[in-house]
Amino acid sequence: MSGALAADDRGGIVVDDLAYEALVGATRNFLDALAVAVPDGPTADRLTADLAGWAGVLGGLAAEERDRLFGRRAGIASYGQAMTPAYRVLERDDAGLRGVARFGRYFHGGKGAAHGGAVPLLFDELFGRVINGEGRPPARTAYLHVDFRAVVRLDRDLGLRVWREREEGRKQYVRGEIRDGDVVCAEAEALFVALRPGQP
Ligand SMILES: CCCCCCCCCCCC(=O)SCCNC(=O)CCNC(=O)[C@H](O)C(C)(C)COP(=O)(O)OP(=O)(O)OC[C@H]1O[C@@H](n2cnc3c(N)ncnc32)[C@H](O)[C@@H]1OP(=O)(O)O
Repeated sequence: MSGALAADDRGGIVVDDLAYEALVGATRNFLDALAVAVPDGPTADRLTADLAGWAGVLGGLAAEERDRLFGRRAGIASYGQAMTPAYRVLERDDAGLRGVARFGRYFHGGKGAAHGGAVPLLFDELFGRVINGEGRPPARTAYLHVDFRAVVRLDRDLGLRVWREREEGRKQYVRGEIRDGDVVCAEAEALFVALRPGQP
Protein backbone atom coordinates (compact mmCIF):
# COMPACT_ATOMS: atom_id res chain seq x y z
CA MET A 1 0.00 0.00 0.00
CA SER A 2 1.28 3.50 -0.80
CA GLY A 3 1.82 6.10 1.94
CA ALA A 4 -1.37 7.98 2.72
CA LEU A 5 -1.80 11.77 2.76
CA ALA A 6 -4.58 11.06 5.19
CA ALA A 7 -6.18 7.83 6.12
CA ASP A 8 -9.29 6.82 7.92
CA ASP A 9 -11.06 3.61 8.62
CA ARG A 10 -14.62 3.32 7.32
CA GLY A 11 -16.28 0.18 8.51
CA GLY A 12 -13.08 -1.85 8.12
CA ILE A 13 -12.01 -0.20 4.83
CA VAL A 14 -8.79 1.79 5.24
CA VAL A 15 -8.96 4.81 2.95
CA ASP A 16 -5.63 5.69 1.34
CA ASP A 17 -5.77 9.18 -0.19
CA LEU A 18 -2.56 8.81 -2.22
CA ALA A 19 -3.81 5.59 -3.77
CA TYR A 20 -7.21 7.17 -4.50
CA GLU A 21 -5.58 10.27 -6.02
CA ALA A 22 -3.54 8.00 -8.29
CA LEU A 23 -6.69 6.09 -9.29
CA VAL A 24 -8.51 9.30 -10.24
CA GLY A 25 -5.43 10.45 -12.18
CA ALA A 26 -5.34 7.14 -14.05
CA THR A 27 -9.06 7.55 -14.82
CA ARG A 28 -8.37 10.99 -16.29
CA ASN A 29 -5.50 9.58 -18.39
CA PHE A 30 -7.82 6.84 -19.60
CA LEU A 31 -10.53 9.33 -20.62
CA ASP A 32 -7.97 11.51 -22.42
CA ALA A 33 -6.71 8.45 -24.32
CA LEU A 34 -10.28 7.32 -25.12
CA ALA A 35 -11.12 10.75 -26.52
CA VAL A 36 -8.42 10.55 -29.20
CA ALA A 37 -8.14 6.79 -29.88
CA VAL A 38 -9.57 4.90 -32.87
CA PRO A 39 -9.84 1.32 -31.52
CA ASP A 40 -10.68 -1.55 -33.85
CA GLY A 41 -13.63 -3.84 -32.99
CA PRO A 42 -11.70 -6.54 -31.05
CA THR A 43 -9.86 -3.88 -29.00
CA ALA A 44 -13.14 -2.12 -28.20
CA ASP A 45 -14.68 -5.49 -27.20
CA ARG A 46 -11.72 -6.33 -24.93
CA LEU A 47 -11.80 -2.94 -23.26
CA THR A 48 -15.58 -3.09 -22.80
CA ALA A 49 -15.23 -6.45 -21.03
CA ASP A 50 -12.42 -5.16 -18.80
CA LEU A 51 -14.43 -2.06 -17.87
CA ALA A 52 -17.53 -4.14 -17.13
CA GLY A 53 -15.42 -6.27 -14.79
CA TRP A 54 -14.16 -3.22 -12.88
CA ALA A 55 -17.64 -1.69 -12.75
CA GLY A 56 -18.74 -4.89 -11.05
CA VAL A 57 -15.89 -4.74 -8.52
CA LEU A 58 -16.61 -1.09 -7.69
CA GLY A 59 -20.35 -1.76 -7.59
CA GLY A 60 -19.68 -4.16 -4.73
CA LEU A 61 -17.90 -1.37 -2.84
CA ALA A 62 -20.64 1.29 -3.16
CA ALA A 63 -21.13 3.49 -0.07
CA GLU A 64 -23.69 5.99 1.20
CA GLU A 65 -23.18 9.53 -0.15
CA ARG A 66 -21.62 10.84 3.09
CA ASP A 67 -18.96 8.07 3.05
CA ARG A 68 -17.93 8.34 -0.61
CA LEU A 69 -14.52 9.60 -1.73
CA PHE A 70 -15.28 10.95 -5.24
CA GLY A 71 -15.31 14.76 -4.99
CA ARG A 72 -15.09 14.63 -1.21
CA ARG A 73 -11.38 14.55 -0.36
CA ALA A 74 -10.23 18.13 0.23
CA GLY A 75 -6.56 17.16 0.54
CA ILE A 76 -6.12 15.72 -2.94
CA ALA A 77 -6.20 17.13 -6.48
CA SER A 78 -9.67 18.14 -7.74
CA TYR A 79 -11.11 16.91 -4.42
CA GLY A 80 -10.64 13.41 -5.83
CA GLN A 81 -13.05 13.60 -8.79
CA ALA A 82 -12.66 13.28 -12.57
CA MET A 83 -15.92 14.98 -13.60
CA THR A 84 -14.39 18.43 -14.13
CA PRO A 85 -11.12 19.45 -15.73
CA ALA A 86 -8.24 18.70 -13.35
CA TYR A 87 -7.38 21.43 -10.88
CA ARG A 88 -5.26 22.00 -7.82
CA VAL A 89 -5.87 24.61 -5.15
CA LEU A 90 -2.64 26.43 -4.30
CA GLU A 91 -3.95 29.02 -1.81
CA ARG A 92 -7.29 29.19 -0.12
CA ASP A 93 -9.01 31.16 2.61
CA ASP A 94 -12.59 32.17 3.37
CA ALA A 95 -12.39 34.99 0.79
CA GLY A 96 -11.50 32.77 -2.16
CA LEU A 97 -8.84 30.66 -3.79
CA ARG A 98 -6.02 30.60 -6.31
CA GLY A 99 -5.03 27.51 -8.21
CA VAL A 100 -4.12 25.88 -11.49
CA ALA A 101 -6.24 23.86 -13.91
CA ARG A 102 -5.55 21.74 -16.95
CA PHE A 103 -8.15 20.76 -19.54
CA GLY A 104 -7.21 17.33 -20.88
CA ARG A 105 -8.15 16.01 -24.33
CA TYR A 106 -11.32 14.52 -22.85
CA PHE A 107 -12.61 18.10 -22.60
CA HIS A 108 -11.96 18.91 -26.28
CA GLY A 109 -14.70 20.92 -27.99
CA GLY A 110 -13.17 21.55 -31.42
CA LYS A 111 -10.11 22.94 -33.20
CA GLY A 112 -7.93 22.49 -30.13
CA ALA A 113 -10.18 24.47 -27.81
CA ALA A 114 -11.94 23.23 -24.69
CA HIS A 115 -15.65 22.40 -24.84
CA GLY A 116 -17.80 25.41 -23.93
CA GLY A 117 -19.68 23.40 -21.32
CA ALA A 118 -16.53 22.32 -19.50
CA VAL A 119 -15.65 25.91 -18.60
CA PRO A 120 -18.86 26.65 -16.59
CA LEU A 121 -18.57 23.18 -15.08
CA LEU A 122 -15.16 24.08 -13.66
CA PHE A 123 -16.42 27.45 -12.40
CA ASP A 124 -19.40 25.84 -10.67
CA GLU A 125 -17.13 23.33 -8.98
CA LEU A 126 -14.68 26.01 -7.78
CA PHE A 127 -17.42 28.40 -6.70
CA GLY A 128 -19.11 25.60 -4.77
CA ARG A 129 -15.85 24.84 -2.97
CA VAL A 130 -15.40 28.47 -1.92
CA ILE A 131 -19.03 29.16 -0.98
CA ASN A 132 -19.48 25.90 0.89
CA GLY A 133 -16.59 26.64 3.23
CA GLU A 134 -16.08 25.42 6.75
CA GLY A 135 -18.83 26.36 9.18
CA ARG A 136 -21.16 27.82 6.52
CA PRO A 137 -24.59 26.45 5.66
CA PRO A 138 -24.63 24.55 2.34
CA ALA A 139 -25.59 26.71 -0.65
CA ARG A 140 -26.60 25.91 -4.20
CA THR A 141 -26.03 27.73 -7.48
CA ALA A 142 -29.03 29.88 -8.44
CA TYR A 143 -27.37 31.28 -11.57
CA LEU A 144 -23.98 31.09 -13.23
CA HIS A 145 -22.93 33.58 -15.91
CA VAL A 146 -19.80 32.93 -17.99
CA ASP A 147 -18.09 35.25 -20.48
CA PHE A 148 -15.81 33.39 -22.88
CA ARG A 149 -13.06 35.91 -23.68
CA ALA A 150 -10.51 33.68 -25.44
CA VAL A 151 -10.37 29.98 -26.29
CA VAL A 152 -9.23 27.72 -23.47
CA ARG A 153 -6.48 25.59 -24.94
CA LEU A 154 -5.93 21.98 -23.92
CA ASP A 155 -3.01 20.51 -21.97
CA ARG A 156 -1.77 23.82 -20.60
CA ASP A 157 -1.46 25.00 -17.01
CA LEU A 158 -4.04 27.74 -16.52
CA GLY A 159 -4.33 30.15 -13.63
CA LEU A 160 -7.51 30.16 -11.52
CA ARG A 161 -8.84 32.83 -9.23
CA VAL A 162 -12.16 32.81 -7.34
CA TRP A 163 -13.29 35.39 -4.83
CA ARG A 164 -16.40 36.16 -2.81
CA GLU A 165 -17.89 39.41 -4.00
CA ARG A 166 -20.70 40.20 -1.58
CA GLU A 167 -23.34 38.66 0.67
CA GLU A 168 -26.99 39.69 1.14
CA GLY A 169 -28.69 37.44 3.68
CA ARG A 170 -28.91 33.97 2.13
CA LYS A 171 -27.57 35.29 -1.19
CA GLN A 172 -23.85 35.04 -1.86
CA TYR A 173 -22.26 36.44 -4.98
CA VAL A 174 -18.97 35.04 -6.23
CA ARG A 175 -16.70 35.80 -9.18
CA GLY A 176 -13.82 34.04 -10.88
CA GLU A 177 -11.48 33.96 -13.84
CA ILE A 178 -9.38 31.50 -15.81
CA ARG A 179 -6.16 32.86 -17.31
CA ASP A 180 -3.63 31.48 -19.78
CA GLY A 181 -0.59 33.52 -18.81
CA ASP A 182 -1.69 37.15 -19.09
CA VAL A 183 -4.72 36.32 -21.24
CA VAL A 184 -8.10 36.14 -19.50
CA CYS A 185 -9.84 33.19 -21.17
CA ALA A 186 -13.08 33.25 -19.17
CA GLU A 187 -14.73 35.28 -16.43
CA ALA A 188 -17.72 34.18 -14.41
CA GLU A 189 -20.15 35.45 -11.84
CA ALA A 190 -22.63 33.41 -9.85
CA LEU A 191 -25.29 33.66 -7.18
CA PHE A 192 -25.42 30.95 -4.56
CA VAL A 193 -28.39 30.73 -2.18
CA ALA A 194 -27.88 29.20 1.25
CA LEU A 195 -30.31 26.34 1.83
CA ARG A 196 -32.95 26.51 4.51
CA PRO A 197 -33.11 23.57 6.93
CA GLY A 198 -34.77 20.63 5.21
CA GLN A 199 -34.17 21.96 1.66
CA PRO A 200 -32.71 19.28 -0.67
C1 LIG B 1 -25.04 21.78 -1.32
C2 LIG B 1 -23.71 21.19 -0.80
C3 LIG B 1 -22.63 21.11 -1.83
C4 LIG B 1 -21.23 20.87 -1.32
C5 LIG B 1 -20.21 20.52 -2.36
C6 LIG B 1 -19.85 21.61 -3.32
C7 LIG B 1 -19.28 21.13 -4.61
C8 LIG B 1 -19.74 21.84 -5.83
C9 LIG B 1 -21.15 22.31 -5.74
C10 LIG B 1 -21.63 23.04 -6.93
C11 LIG B 1 -22.93 23.73 -6.61
C12 LIG B 1 -24.07 23.29 -7.47
O1 LIG B 1 -23.88 23.02 -8.60
S1 LIG B 1 -25.61 23.14 -6.79
C13 LIG B 1 -26.56 22.36 -8.08
C14 LIG B 1 -27.13 23.36 -9.10
N1 LIG B 1 -28.16 24.21 -8.50
C15 LIG B 1 -29.35 23.74 -8.20
O2 LIG B 1 -29.71 22.57 -8.43
C16 LIG B 1 -30.28 24.72 -7.51
C17 LIG B 1 -31.74 24.54 -7.95
N2 LIG B 1 -32.53 25.67 -7.41
C18 LIG B 1 -32.91 25.64 -6.13
O3 LIG B 1 -32.74 24.64 -5.40
C19 LIG B 1 -33.55 26.90 -5.62
O4 LIG B 1 -34.03 27.67 -6.70
C20 LIG B 1 -32.59 27.77 -4.78
C21 LIG B 1 -32.08 26.96 -3.54
C22 LIG B 1 -31.35 28.22 -5.59
C23 LIG B 1 -33.33 29.01 -4.31
O5 LIG B 1 -34.62 28.66 -3.86
P1 LIG B 1 -35.21 29.13 -2.45
O6 LIG B 1 -34.35 28.62 -1.36
O7 LIG B 1 -36.67 28.76 -2.43
O8 LIG B 1 -35.01 30.68 -2.47
P2 LIG B 1 -35.85 31.82 -3.19
O9 LIG B 1 -36.79 32.36 -2.16
O10 LIG B 1 -36.38 31.40 -4.50
O11 LIG B 1 -34.68 32.86 -3.48
C24 LIG B 1 -33.92 33.44 -2.44
C25 LIG B 1 -33.39 34.76 -2.96
O12 LIG B 1 -32.53 34.48 -4.09
C26 LIG B 1 -33.04 35.12 -5.27
N3 LIG B 1 -32.85 34.23 -6.40
C27 LIG B 1 -33.08 32.91 -6.47
N4 LIG B 1 -32.79 32.41 -7.68
C28 LIG B 1 -32.32 33.46 -8.41
C29 LIG B 1 -31.83 33.61 -9.74
N5 LIG B 1 -31.74 32.57 -10.57
N6 LIG B 1 -31.45 34.84 -10.14
C30 LIG B 1 -31.53 35.91 -9.29
N7 LIG B 1 -31.96 35.84 -8.03
C31 LIG B 1 -32.37 34.62 -7.59
C32 LIG B 1 -34.53 35.35 -4.98
O13 LIG B 1 -35.02 36.43 -5.74
C33 LIG B 1 -34.48 35.68 -3.49
O14 LIG B 1 -34.04 37.00 -3.34
P3 LIG B 1 -34.63 37.97 -2.20
O15 LIG B 1 -36.08 38.10 -2.51
O16 LIG B 1 -34.37 37.27 -0.90
O17 LIG B 1 -33.86 39.25 -2.37
